[in-house]
Amino acid sequence: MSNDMPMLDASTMVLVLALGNLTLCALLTFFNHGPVRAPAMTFWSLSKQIQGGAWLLLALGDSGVVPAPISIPGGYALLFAGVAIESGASWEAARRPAWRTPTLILGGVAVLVFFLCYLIDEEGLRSVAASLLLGAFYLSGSVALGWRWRDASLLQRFLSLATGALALVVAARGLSVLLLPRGWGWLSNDLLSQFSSGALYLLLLGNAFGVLLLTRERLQDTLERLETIDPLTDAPNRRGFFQLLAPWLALARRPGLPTGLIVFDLDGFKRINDSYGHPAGDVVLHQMVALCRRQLRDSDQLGRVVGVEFAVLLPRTSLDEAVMVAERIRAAIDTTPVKSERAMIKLTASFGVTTIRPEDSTTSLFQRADEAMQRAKQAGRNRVTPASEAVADI
Ligand SMILES: Nc1nc2c(ncn2[C@@H]2O[C@H](COP(=O)(O)OP(=O)(O)OP(=O)(O)O)[C@@H](O)[C@H]2O)c(=O)[nH]1
Repeated sequence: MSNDMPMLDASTMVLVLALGNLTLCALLTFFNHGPVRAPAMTFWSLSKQIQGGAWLLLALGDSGVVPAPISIPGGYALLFAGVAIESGASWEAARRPAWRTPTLILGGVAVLVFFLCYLIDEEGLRSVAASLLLGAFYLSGSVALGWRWRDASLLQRFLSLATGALALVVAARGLSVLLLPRGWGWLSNDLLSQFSSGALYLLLLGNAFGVLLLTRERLQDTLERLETIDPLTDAPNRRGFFQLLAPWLALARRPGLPTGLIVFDLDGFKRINDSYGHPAGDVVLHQMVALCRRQLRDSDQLGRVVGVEFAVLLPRTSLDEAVMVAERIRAAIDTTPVKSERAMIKLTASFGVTTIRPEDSTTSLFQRADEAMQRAKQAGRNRVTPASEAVADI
């Protein structure tokens, strides 16, 4: 390996890669055992452990501690396995876990191809195969990082492009040895070989910081989402719903079409939890929200206000129309039992309906709708009551 890179000390480079990967894998192992765990992280940590071991074996081979016939095939086999697992972890992080298995199979194929090249030509062909295979796996990781380009953050896009460019530098070395054995002008193969080592080092650094920062970025997104979205039903929570409501409260002070508000509470939900268990109750809530959404227009907003109480915001809707919508939701809940693991569960809900008035605050608006809803409960449940009006017969 040392005669591959005469201008830069190759042994030092291999040692740096070994130490870098081992330090990183130690950090990842401790990070992974902390309270915050990200999917794909375990896989990624394993890949770094294997790569650390691979570079260590190559470094020991370089310094003569381990004989070359063991260190080179062993080191590279581990390296391909590690990089293939890393690429698989990137596909998992890109929410394409199905692509992980083919990546791992390709890792096995890469090891076989490398062994074949090593048996044919211990130096030249082996270097070509190593560069091309490593470049291909890093390129696959780069594609995974940029997979949802439109939704990707700036950091993710940068990482994808940087990984892709560095992967091409690693692969270019193999291509150049194969196609231009004497180099291309001033770009000798020795120089390209050093660029390739530098690229591998930058890939190590870029991946290390990149993955940790990406994990942090994703956790931050999740936390921000949890502030306004209820994870069980995927509907806006109280805070999220009040945020959606704010502009309509402001608009109600100007003349124009009214905005309707429905508040409803599931009847006797405690009994459902007690009879079928809390997890079944969760399933019911999830499916009930999906059922209600099917009764609404795209411009309507359904939110989970608290516990099993929900609200629907109906832009440009009069009280009579809002009562009709509430009645539609009530009938849908009443006539559609929800399927849980153990049983078909029948549900009903009680509704209070109102429209936003110019003087309303969130508190006064919800107080009025809640009072109407309580009247529906007191009148026997499973019914719709408009605010300040008698109980609507059903
Ligand atoms: N499974 C499940 N249950 C919940 C969740 N949130 C609230 N609940 C339960 O829903 C029940 C709501 O009870 P209440 O609204 O007080 O009363 P109820 O039994 O629904 O009866 P009425 O409202 O008087 O018709 C409580 O037992 C809560 O524990 C949840 O996210 N999942």
